[in-house]
Amino acid sequence: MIYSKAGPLLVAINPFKDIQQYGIEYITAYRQKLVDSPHVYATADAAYNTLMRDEENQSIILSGESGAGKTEVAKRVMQYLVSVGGDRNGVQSQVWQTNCILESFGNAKTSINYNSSRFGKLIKIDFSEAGIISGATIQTFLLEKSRVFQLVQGERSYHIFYQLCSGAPSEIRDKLQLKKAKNYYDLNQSNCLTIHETDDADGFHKLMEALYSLKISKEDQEHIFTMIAAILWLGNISFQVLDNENHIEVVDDEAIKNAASLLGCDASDLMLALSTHKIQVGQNKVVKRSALQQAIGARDALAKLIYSLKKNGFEELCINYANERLQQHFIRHLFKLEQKEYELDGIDFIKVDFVDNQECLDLFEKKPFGLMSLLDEESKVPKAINLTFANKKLPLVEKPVGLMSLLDEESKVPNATDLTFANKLRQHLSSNSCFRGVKGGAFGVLHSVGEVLYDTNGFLEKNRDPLHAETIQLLKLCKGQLPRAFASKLGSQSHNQSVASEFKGQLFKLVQQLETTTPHFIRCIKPNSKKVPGLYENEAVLEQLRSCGVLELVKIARSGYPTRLSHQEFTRRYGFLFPEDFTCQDPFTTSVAILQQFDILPEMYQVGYKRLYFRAFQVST
Ligand SMILES: Nc1ncnc2c1ncn2[C@@H]1O[C@H](COP(=O)(O)OP(=O)(O)OP(=O)(O)O)[C@@H](O)[C@H]1O
Repeated sequence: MIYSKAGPLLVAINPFKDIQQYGIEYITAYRQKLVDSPHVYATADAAYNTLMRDEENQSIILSGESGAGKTEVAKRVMQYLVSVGGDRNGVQSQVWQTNCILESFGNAKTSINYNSSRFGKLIKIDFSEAGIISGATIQTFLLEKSRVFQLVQGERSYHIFYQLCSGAPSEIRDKLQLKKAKNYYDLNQSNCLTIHETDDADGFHKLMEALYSLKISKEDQEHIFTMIAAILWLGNISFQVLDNENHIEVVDDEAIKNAASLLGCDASDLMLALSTHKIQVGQNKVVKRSALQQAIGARDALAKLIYSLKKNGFEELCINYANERLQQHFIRHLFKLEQKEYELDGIDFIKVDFVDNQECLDLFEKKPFGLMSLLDEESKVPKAINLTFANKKLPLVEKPVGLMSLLDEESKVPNATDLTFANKLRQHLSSNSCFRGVKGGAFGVLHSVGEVLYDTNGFLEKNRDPLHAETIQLLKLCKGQLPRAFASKLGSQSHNQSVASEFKGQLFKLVQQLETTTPHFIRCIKPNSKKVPGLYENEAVLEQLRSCGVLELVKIARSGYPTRLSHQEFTRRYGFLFPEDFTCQDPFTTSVAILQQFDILPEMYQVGYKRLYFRAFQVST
């Protein structure tokens, strides 16, 4: 029995095996209310019924650690809705196929989950008035881009790279100059090329089927695979250091040739874009040879750009911040609004203390000195210019190589470093109890799920996510259709916004959308870290239950009144049980009068100004 309820929340334990509790028989049983034990189908049914009855948007929010079973549960929700709602337009199959594509491009093997989604997903399903599925939209956000070129030992990059290398037919292999996965640095660096019991070639065939069934043309498919191959070759490009200032030139080998030909540009142009950068000196732009780290940065930025199409960065912090935001949504609905409603409606209740993550959220969002604002501020600060020379103040405006032009140049090199950023955090955030101080270049945050240490190394740069003008220029000139599309998309985007504020904007939009819905929450729990059935690690499970407030929810559910109906609603539903000559205009008096006809113990309900409140299982809703 993997499902249980904590008040309105469904708790789902990952069984790590097929539990044979799904399929049409179970769906029918839950639809016809022949069973009432907790199940993902029961949650989906409640959402569907409320949608149809109240004509209000519904949301089902799945949360839990990586590998806890969110993706699997989401599939079951979809299965139920399709089966109950009917699906005349083949939406389900399209969503399945889209999921297959998203998994190829957005899932990877991590040390925790062999098929971990490295992005957030919002699936919107539209229903007609008759309750039939009429369409669906899948929105994705915050892909972990750095996985394309940087891997932890034992983990893999996105499935698509391995699938393409092992499954592509010879005609595509030749066209893309493809080799086996082991030949690419992006893939072989972590000593993990295969996944136990997973056939990448088969994955590629399934991907092709999905692409065809969604009517992605053969040409478009080829364009996409060409970019994937280009990224692999980009990762193999190496640099030779020329002098003791670490200046480099690109090694002229098959990697640069193949990457350039796949992108559709001259190898010499790609070499130039990767090995030099332009700086502004006065009115002029001067080309400078890049140092090794700059060149590696430019190469990896290009790979990231091609793979993700969108900007993002310093993924851990952003993902954890997003989880805190969603946790606040959960707390607001299940604790704060719940108890507030009792208060406003004049109901006696025992207040349940709960762990609020508002303090942690403030650490991120508070203005002007929250983590996100400080990060933004530091990412913008230009280099402070030393205006004194030999103890004399220099005039601020003079020519030709005057201070202003130097200032101009220097301003492009921000002075704020990851270390000054860490110090700013210490200075402004120490009074927040969720801030756990700065140690060296790292700082600690007490999240809902425990303390996390963040290394500030590279933070500011990732937040700025600079796009080298040369890279965009290079893409513009490429013959390939996709590189040019990327360039024009990037050219039309505003580059003023930092990654942090863009992400915060996305997150607020998501929560705003969720606020217009009636929420249903499912918490997925991982019973053990070994991914095996039948093993229950008590401490780890308890920790997951604690961190999301499940225990407090049980208390609220026990002491609270989960069923509530407005006086009008109650009168409308149960008024027919009353003698016909009963005429009373006032819904409050009417509903109380009706209620008194029933045999309900007084401690089982309370009468509020606006609503009637019942303990669990007293009336049917
Ligand atoms: N209800 C279930 N029945 C059987 N196996 C399951 C179930 N839920 C999860 N699993 C197993 O656990 C694995 C991990 O689950 P899943 O990918 O859904 O986790 P997740 O929470 O979406 O992880 P991530 O956040 O890393 O994407 C699945 O591949 C599957 O093997």
